[in-house]
Amino acid sequence: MPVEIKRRKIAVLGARSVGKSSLVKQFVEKQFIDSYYPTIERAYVKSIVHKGYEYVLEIFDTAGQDEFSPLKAQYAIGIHGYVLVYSIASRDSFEMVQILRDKIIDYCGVMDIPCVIVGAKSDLHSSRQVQTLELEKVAEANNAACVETSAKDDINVGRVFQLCVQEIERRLPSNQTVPPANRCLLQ
Ligand SMILES: Nc1nc2c(ncn2[C@@H]2O[C@H](COP(=O)(O)OP(=O)(O)OP(=O)(O)O)[C@@H](O)[C@H]2O)c(=O)[nH]1
Repeated sequence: MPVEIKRRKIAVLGARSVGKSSLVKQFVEKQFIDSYYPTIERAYVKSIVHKGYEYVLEIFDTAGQDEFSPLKAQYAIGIHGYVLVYSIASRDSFEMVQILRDKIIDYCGVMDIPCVIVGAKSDLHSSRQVQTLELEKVAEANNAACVETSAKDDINVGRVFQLCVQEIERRLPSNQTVPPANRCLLQ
């Protein structure tokens, strides 16, 4: 019998310059670039093994959002899981995480989404504005996984995507192998 390939679509969202592209590039291409080039939008593909199964991840790196940015349809429809990124050195970017999650929930007309909240740039110890405990509390309140990462030092980068797959899979009934991608009620 052919082995089923599990394909999962993941959107990476967050405020500007929090380190979304650096996180994805470190994960997919194993490189870190110090300079800042604002992202337009880019998709990456990478396979991982999670609990003995191979997953092909399609990862959408998105342009930085602010509270007034409308959520684009392609970041809500057809997405299985979300990586919501802030920088540990920016409280404003941490507050954007809740705003973004609420926007996704509203847009998709659901109560819950598979989601990992990521405190990026964990190497910036002396500029820290958001404590790890605050991250854990917000994650718990939103039924999400959480982790702090440094794309620069390659810390916990792979873990983000393992956690995202875990969040997607743990919402699946045991007899279902393909998760429903978020569908917008307004279509
Ligand atoms: N110290 C440190 N700097 C980082 C880290 N990750 C990213 N940066 C830097 O932060 C800046 C912004 O990083 P990006 O990855 O482009 O951020 P982004 O969230 O994709 O930005 P937008 O495209 O505007 O949304 C760049 O100068 C990166 O080098 C990190 O883990 N540690």
